Amino acid sequence: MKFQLDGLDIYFPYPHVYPEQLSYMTQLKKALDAKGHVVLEMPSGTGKTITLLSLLTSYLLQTQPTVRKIIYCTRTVEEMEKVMEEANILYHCLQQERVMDGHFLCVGLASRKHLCLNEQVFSYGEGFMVDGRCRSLTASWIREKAKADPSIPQCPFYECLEQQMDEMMIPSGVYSIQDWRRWGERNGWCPYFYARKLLAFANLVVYSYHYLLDPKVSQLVSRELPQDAIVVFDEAHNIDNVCIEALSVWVNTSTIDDANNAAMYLANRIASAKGQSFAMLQQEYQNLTQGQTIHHWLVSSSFNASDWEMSQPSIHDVHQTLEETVPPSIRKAEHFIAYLQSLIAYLKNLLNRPEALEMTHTKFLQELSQQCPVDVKSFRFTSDRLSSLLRTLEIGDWSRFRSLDSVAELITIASTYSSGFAIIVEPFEIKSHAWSSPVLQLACLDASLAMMPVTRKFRNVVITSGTLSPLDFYPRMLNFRAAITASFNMSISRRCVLPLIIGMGEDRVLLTSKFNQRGELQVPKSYGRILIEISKVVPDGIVGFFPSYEYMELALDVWKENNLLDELQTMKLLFIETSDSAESSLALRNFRTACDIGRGAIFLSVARGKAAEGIDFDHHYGRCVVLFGMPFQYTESRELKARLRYLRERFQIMENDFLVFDAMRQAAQCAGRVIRNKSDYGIMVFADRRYARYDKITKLPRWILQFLSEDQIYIDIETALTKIKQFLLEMASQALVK
Ligand SMILES: Nc1ncnc2c1ncn2[C@@H]1O[C@H](COP(=O)(O)OP(=O)(O)OP(=O)(O)O)[C@@H](O)[C@H]1O
Ligand code: SF4
Repeated sequence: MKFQLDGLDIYFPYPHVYPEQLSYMTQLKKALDAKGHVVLEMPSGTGKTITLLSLLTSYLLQTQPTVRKIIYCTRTVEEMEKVMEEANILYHCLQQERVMDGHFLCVGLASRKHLCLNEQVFSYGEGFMVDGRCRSLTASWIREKAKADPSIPQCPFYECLEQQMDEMMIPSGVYSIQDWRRWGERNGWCPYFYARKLLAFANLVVYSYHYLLDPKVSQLVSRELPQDAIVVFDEAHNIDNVCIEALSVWVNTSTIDDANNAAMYLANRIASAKGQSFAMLQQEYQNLTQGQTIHHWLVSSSFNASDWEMSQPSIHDVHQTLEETVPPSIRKAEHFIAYLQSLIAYLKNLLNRPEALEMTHTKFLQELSQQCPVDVKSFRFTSDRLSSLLRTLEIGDWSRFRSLDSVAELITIASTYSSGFAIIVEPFEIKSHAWSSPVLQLACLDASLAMMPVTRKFRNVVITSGTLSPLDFYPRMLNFRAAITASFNMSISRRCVLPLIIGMGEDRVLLTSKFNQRGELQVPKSYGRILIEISKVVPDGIVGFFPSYEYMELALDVWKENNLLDELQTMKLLFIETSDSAESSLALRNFRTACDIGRGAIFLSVARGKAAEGIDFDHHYGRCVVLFGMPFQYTESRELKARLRYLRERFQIMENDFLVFDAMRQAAQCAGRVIRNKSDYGIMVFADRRYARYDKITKLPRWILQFLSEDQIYIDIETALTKIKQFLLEMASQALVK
């Protein structure tokens, strides 16, 4: 269908548009007109994806006929495929309406792990192995040598693509991962490199957050995107954590050992280099001495898309680094290796300390400079200098240098930024105080560092999710100005959500998962009784979320000791998410089967886990969600403490405000799992008295608050059960009327 919104024709593929979709489009259009960024919270399952695609496409078709580029970032491949399905529906609508004057291309891009067609390479499974094997077949010098020596293996899909690339025409349409694989199989081309190539011509690009936020990947894939492209981050409630992860580096003792072996291997290769290799090393040294930049050197000869990855810089403002000449102390390959070895020895010393350590990254660099035989300026060049050396030695498969690369990346990032980082060494796993492998972390504390290149480059960045409250937090943490922030109610023809805050359990036990009160086993016991009572009245699927695996284990032990587990299983089958993803996927499949056959089941999981983030418990799979406690982060963690300190000093965000914000966004995310579309309905039980407090409750999204009346707050289990029964009766009678 087609309708007018503020003077713009909107092409929408469904016969009706929901009121919240209209409100969303109105605000989004205002932000586009204002050429500003926007933060929008939309109730779960009310069609956010199609609303975004429809408004943005209609807008670009009419206002920017020459640019027309939307970059839609999702967190997972599954989410990406869902977006592609909606894009396909929209594409057919646009075709029917005959609004496209020419080509319209939607490209979904994922890593080689998903797109590679070469069975031998694909069979390596792990992403970095697949990447490494692919590069060893496609690097320019390997292909060059293969011309003279046919025994050198190449990838037929890459070769075919290279030969036919210029004649290729791809029809308009939407190309998901599966479409690319089919397309590649039919034509004998590599879908990965083909999809990457087509990014430049695509009107709609759908890929993972990392392609924009991780500086290593964004330099490689997204650097040519035009500034007037519109960028969307969907499901962005954890975007700050993605940013932080992108610039953090972890090394443990096995990383150090691997890095050391790799450095020794390189030292031997350099020492024994003869003939062509020796000449290449000499050439590299001369080029660097004569003032040639690394960038220039790397791209100097017959460079291809595969080689780019080997020159990938590790930081976003690397352009500056690349344009500078390499400091003399690391120009010679053997000097550079000696420097790497002293760097590894220094990190090893830090890891071997018996006690924990936290220091600013500037202090770390100062100490390091006293141990390493190079000038401080060299630190920033470490990653690029390593890339150059591996390229010079014609090493195609980088997978065996992964640990060395991590060490180089750590030092490069630490020396690039003046603030926003800490060095943290944990000699053991701090929650349990159990001895395990020590870990050294370069912890990024400032999410805005990874986000800034995006918000500065692109005029319109859309941050959106079902759970973003309080909305002003995101612009503050990510350091950008939002032209519009808005949250929308759910339009209702019926009450489809029943939120309940239970403050007291059996025997009027005050419910709380507070860390320092976890010794009081009455609370987990009460949680068990609550689940049993709810299971008696709620049909089909129930999903329970704990703040952590440790707390879930504690509760299960208490339930077992008190025979609550047996009682529970007389009503429903019980499935549990663990940290093992294969085991959890099986549990989830069995849970769904139990719901399908009408037996009903319970799935127990943790906030921030896979089920909380990416699994839909729609319709009979999730009639009720129970939050056992509040999902606060583990506040004794050094990393969290350092981040809290930084947020206070840099952004004036108080510790408690951040912790509450974070716990409430996770809680809302868990609760939202049971409402996945407009025909769905579900009960949300917040079982912790702290949810009733003003500072917590007000941080729930509007679309949950709109269903939360006074008499649903701080109630006991009996009152809750009465309300649940009433609600289920209402839902059943409405279904009968229909
Ligand atoms: N106006 C509409 N009429 C009919 N169906 C719609 C309409 N809008 C969206 N839908 C459908 O509703 C379903 C839910 O949409 P979608 O997954 O985009 O929701 P969402 O808001 O992104 O949810 P979440 O943010 O929780 O993932 C999809 O199957 C979509 O095709
Ligand atoms: S070129 Fe493509 S098909 Fe060949 S190994 Fe690499 S990713 Fe796989």
